[in-house]
Formats: sequence, structure tokens, C-alpha cells
Amino acid sequence: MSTKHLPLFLEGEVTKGFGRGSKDLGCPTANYPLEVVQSLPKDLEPGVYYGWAQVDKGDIYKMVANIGWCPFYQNKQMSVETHIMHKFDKDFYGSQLKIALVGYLRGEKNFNSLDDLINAIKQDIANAEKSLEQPEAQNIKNNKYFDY
Ligand SMILES: Cc1cc2nc3c(=O)[nH]c(=O)nc-3n(C[C@H](O)[C@H](O)[C@H](O)COP(=O)(O)O)c2cc1C
Ligand SMILES: Nc1ncnc2c1ncn2[C@@H]1O[C@H](COP(=O)(O)OP(=O)(O)O)[C@@H](O)[C@H]1O
Ligand SMILES: [Mg+2]
Repeated sequence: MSTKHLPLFLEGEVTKGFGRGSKDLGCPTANYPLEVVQSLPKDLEPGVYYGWAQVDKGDIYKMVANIGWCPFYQNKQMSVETHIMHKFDKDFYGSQLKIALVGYLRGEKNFNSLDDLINAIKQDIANAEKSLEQPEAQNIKNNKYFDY
């Protein structure tokens, strides 16, 4: 079941990926190191999730996260990447990123074109924005996990 393990709280350092998020997709994703990927429940459903994100001790923002192998790019290694719905002034590689996976949107897909992938991501962001307004999602934003 795709909602098994949710909400799931993850933490780790923001590391370098392939640099495609900003360049190809106009959608930067903060990537986790391999240790975080390896710590996931083995039967966690790959796919696109929505939830909350906090960089270092900052504010808590809405996010969408992709967990899997990116079939469009055919990555060899599974990755966990988070796009935060907030405009940051600069990159934050090396920062601590805490996330809460709250809900599941869809499975990862391959696409015929980059434009199709970009449009799917835009739709994911719109769906996440809406779902995160629900009271059950708001409760998770207030979880003590995000307190410092
Ligand atoms: C909301 C969201 C949905 C995504 N959905 C897919 C998908 O269905 N298929 C896919 O191949 N990649 C998907 N991706 C992953 C992108 O391919 C990935 O973010 C891109 O390769 C950037 O990787 P990088 O951080 O290593 O540069 C998605 C990313 C986001 C943020
Ligand atoms: N709103 C945002 N969400 C996620 N990352 C962001 C955001 N704004 C800036 N960034 C920065 O962009 C980087 C990700 O860009 P991306 O093109 O996906 O490169 P990489 O392949 O190295 O992950 C993040 O590590 C972070 O430092
Ligand atoms: Mg990235």
C-alpha cells in the first residue's frame, strides 16, 4: 500500500545530484546522500510524495519529493529529492534538511518528452499545494520533529 509508513520523517545533508533539476526542469531538487536512501523502509513505494520541509533551523515549507530511479533519466541509483515550494536567495548544499512525507501522489513514470515531465511536475506541485491545506496535513507541520 502506498500510504504505508506515512507520515515518514527523514533528515540528512543536502548533497550534489546530476544538476538536472534546475537546468533541465526549472525545478531544483535538494538531494539526500546515499545513507538516507539506504535507511528507507525496504517496502516504501517509489514515487512522488508531498509533505513539509525545513532547511537547517528555518521555516517549514510545503514540498514535493521524488523517490526512485527517475525512469526518464534511467538513474542507476535510487534517489530521494525534495523540491521546496519557496524561493530561496541562494543554494543550500551542505545544509541539514528535515522532511516529513505526508501523502502519496503517484508512481514514477517515463515520459515522451522533457516538456511532458515538466508538466507532470507542475501538476504534482498544484496537487500538493491543495492536499497540504487539509487539517491532517497541517497537524504534521506542527509535529515536534521540526522543533529546535
Ligand atoms: C515532483 C516531482 C516529480 C517527478 N516525477 C518524475 C517522474 O515521474 N519520472 C522521472 O523520471 N523523474 C521524475 N522526477 C525526477 C526528475 O527527473 C529529477 O528531479 C531530475 O532528474 C533532477 O535530478 P537531479 O537532482 O539529480 O539533478 C520528479 C521530480 C519531482 C520534483
Ligand atoms: N526551492 C528549492 N528547492 C530545492 N532546492 C533548492 C531550492 N532553491 C534552491 N535550491 C538549491 O538547488 C539545489 C538543487 O538543484 P538541482 O538542479 O536539483 O541540483 P542537484 O542535481 O545538485 O540536486 C539544492 O541542493 C539547493 O541547494
Ligand atoms: Mg536535485
